[in-house]
Amino acid sequence: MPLHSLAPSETNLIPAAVLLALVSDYLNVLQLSRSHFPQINHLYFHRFEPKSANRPLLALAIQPLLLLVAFSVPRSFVTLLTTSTVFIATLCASIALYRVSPWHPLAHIPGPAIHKITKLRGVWVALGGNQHRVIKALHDRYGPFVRTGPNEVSVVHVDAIKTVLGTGGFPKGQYYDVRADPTLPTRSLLTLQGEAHANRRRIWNRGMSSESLADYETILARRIAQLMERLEGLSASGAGAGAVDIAAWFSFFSFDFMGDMAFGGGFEMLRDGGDENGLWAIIEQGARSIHVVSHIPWIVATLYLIPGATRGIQTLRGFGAACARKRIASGSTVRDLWYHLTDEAALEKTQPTVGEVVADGVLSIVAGSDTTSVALSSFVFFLLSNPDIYQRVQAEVDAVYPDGESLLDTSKHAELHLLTACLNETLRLSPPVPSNGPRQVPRGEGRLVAGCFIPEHTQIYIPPYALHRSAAHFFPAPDAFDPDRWLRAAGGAAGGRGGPGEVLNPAAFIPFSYGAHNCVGRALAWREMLMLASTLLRTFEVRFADGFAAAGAAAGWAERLHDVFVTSVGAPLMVELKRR
Ligand code: HEM
Repeated sequence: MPLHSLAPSETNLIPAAVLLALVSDYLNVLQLSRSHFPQINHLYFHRFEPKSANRPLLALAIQPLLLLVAFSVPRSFVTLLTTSTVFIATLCASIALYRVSPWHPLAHIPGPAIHKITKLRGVWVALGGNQHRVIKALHDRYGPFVRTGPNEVSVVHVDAIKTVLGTGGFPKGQYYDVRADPTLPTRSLLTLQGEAHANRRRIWNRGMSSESLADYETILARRIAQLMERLEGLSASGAGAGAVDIAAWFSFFSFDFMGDMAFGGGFEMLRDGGDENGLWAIIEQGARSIHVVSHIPWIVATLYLIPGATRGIQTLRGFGAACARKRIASGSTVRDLWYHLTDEAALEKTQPTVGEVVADGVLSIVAGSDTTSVALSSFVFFLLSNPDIYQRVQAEVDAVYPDGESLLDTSKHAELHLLTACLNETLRLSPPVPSNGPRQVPRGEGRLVAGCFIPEHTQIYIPPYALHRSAAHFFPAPDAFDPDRWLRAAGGAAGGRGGPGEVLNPAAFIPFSYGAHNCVGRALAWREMLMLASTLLRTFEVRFADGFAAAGAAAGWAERLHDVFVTSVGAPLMVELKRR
């Protein structure tokens, strides 16, 4: 009956009728839930874990309707909505109860209930850029093994490093699959496994050999000289106002340098004093979105169906392809990283494809730029926060490079003991890849890790930030910047111990990771950091900018370092420079 044909007194009955209908629908639906369909779904998806959410979402959408038909419940919008709600609520409850139950294979590992129940908590933490700090706090509370997700464990134990990351350890899993473009047949070195990884790594190793590093020194020296020139222009002794965001300038330097290495130049951030190509924004947006979705890899295929949802990732890949096309058109004039990645010397049986070189070229920018620049920024931050150490390290650089002329002579790097210790201490307290990616225990291969059984299919993290600050491996004062601990350990008793009770366990120091997938650019990074840091200290007096230190921003700067897989600097690091 149409509503307008009811008498006014009759309309009062409508709410009651709706309520009655709802109650009776609810009772009908409750009967449906006794069909155990939600639990069957749980069992099915538990056994045959889907790689994409597309099919399960479709199945979840259709099943309530099928149930209504199967149980001959009158079909209406209300019955469908109620059935769907009860269905999904029962399914979620079933999953949640199982995950916190003693029957879950990870029940023996402690952790907060919310982390055990859902990975969405991890997504929330990743969105805030605080994964490294949250994981460390969890380890402080629960010990060396923490369940950080329904099927995820974080381990802060030195014995786990070899088992998980070393030879015969666990492979990279679904977390890394997100970092490969599903629309392309090629992958970058970072996401390759087994033989394919070993083959590509051989090419990269050639590009990072001592001979190749010597070839790159001219490019490196030119960019460092350009940075010093630009900083001088901005310094109090130059024409500038005095205060400089040194973190931004390190970033311009590292992008320009890696751009030279991988694509024969073209970024020119140092020249422009900014990011004219919007490269930062592209990398930042791409890196953030990849970082967040890699916690819920099953959502990726669905995101690719939503227009605009993967724009960050796609822009980053498009940018890499454009750089590569430019580079192919201009050809090689120097033996840079591109020269090796394309195997121009034709040393390989099979030449890498253009797609592979593009993927690795983009990887070199992402892996080699922010990592080094954030390490240098943290180094300056720690040094300026510890003036006595600054004085000592400056004296060391002055002694090693007395004339200030031979600053780019890398053969003297071995004499920079305190500077090396300061950089080690920086990488310990502020590792540029603070959580690293997890490895995945293969099906049927559950194993003991540092004495604790880790079942098949678990994602297992060994987070450098938490490991490096663990008192079991770095003691005393694991959170304090104390570069001398490295010097004491080097000169101390065997076993890496300095003074009595002091612990420095080099095996627990993994800023460049460990094993076959460790950082291939490690030697290059060290060369960059030592060359740039010594040139900076020899050329300028550096101190926190007045306003910056007074406003307390200096103290909070380290808190604004965000974990986006590689650290992202969230606030300017304002310093004043004076030519010495
Ligand atoms: C202080 C600077 C750096 C740090 C702390 C660092 C750290 C790391 C870490 C922790 C990994 C392992 C990531 C994983 O397991 O998922 C890695 C891998 C990698 N890094 Fe670095 N990195 C630095 C500089 C560089 C530079 C300058 C390059 C030059 C291109 C580079 C290229 C790479 C590549 C290509 C990989 C992948 C290696 C593989 O999967 O076989 N890194 N890096």
